[in-house]
Amino acid sequence: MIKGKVVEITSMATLVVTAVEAEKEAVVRGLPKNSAIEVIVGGVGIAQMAANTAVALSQHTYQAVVNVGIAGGFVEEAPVGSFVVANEIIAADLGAESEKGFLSLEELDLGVSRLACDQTVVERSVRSLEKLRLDVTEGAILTTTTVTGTASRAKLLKVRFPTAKAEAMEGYGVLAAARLYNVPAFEWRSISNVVGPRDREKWKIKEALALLEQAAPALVEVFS
Ligand SMILES: O=C(O)c1cccc(C(=O)CC[C@H]2O[C@@H](n3cnc4c(=O)[nH]cnc43)[C@H](O)[C@@H]2O)c1
Repeated sequence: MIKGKVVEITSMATLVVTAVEAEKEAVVRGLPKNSAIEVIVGGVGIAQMAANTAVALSQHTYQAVVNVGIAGGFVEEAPVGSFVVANEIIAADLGAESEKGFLSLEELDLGVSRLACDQTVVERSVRSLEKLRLDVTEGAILTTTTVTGTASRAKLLKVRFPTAKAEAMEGYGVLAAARLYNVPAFEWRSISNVVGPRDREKWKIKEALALLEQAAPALVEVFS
């Protein structure tokens, strides 16, 4: 629950939302029985994730919502096989192109495209995940509408968002829904691939799903 600017973790349930069934199954496999963690599938991409998270938040009171899944890691920031906890969730391509480059919603005075996550909870998350022997880092996680597939796009995103550690497709959707219900939002990602030239053969999805299972007990420690 958010009390002023402080996030207070209570015994209320926590909602975990994944993009696909395989991610949900990995998290559920790693959770102890009877935990206060509810896991649902929200769909791939911002729109489906926002809609389905909002429906879930409208039906039950949760103390927090966590988007959990696989992601791409930026070179020299988050290697394949590591884990990232978002300290900021950023809608990286929600805005306008111009001769001067990309203009964010803030620069267009059209709304909020990025928000910091509660730092106390972020730090507790990192510590808890480290105890589970995960190679964890914290940083910004970008939400994009398209999976980056070239070195030039990866470089452009890294220059535009220098604190970015990873790229995925749903975090901002969870954030948008959570803001409607005044619920703190978080994003935890295991790194399945490098953000850059598309090379499907190099994606380590099975290994990244196994990391989600390994990380799941930390959800109980941090959010219970
Ligand atoms: O391009 C392909 O052949 C391909 C094969 C398997 C999966 C995909 C995806 O587009 C997965 C998108 C899905 O996974 C998350 N994700 C994982 N890595 C990234 C990334 O580098 N950039 C963005 N999203 C990523 C994402 O959150 C989706 O849920 C493609």
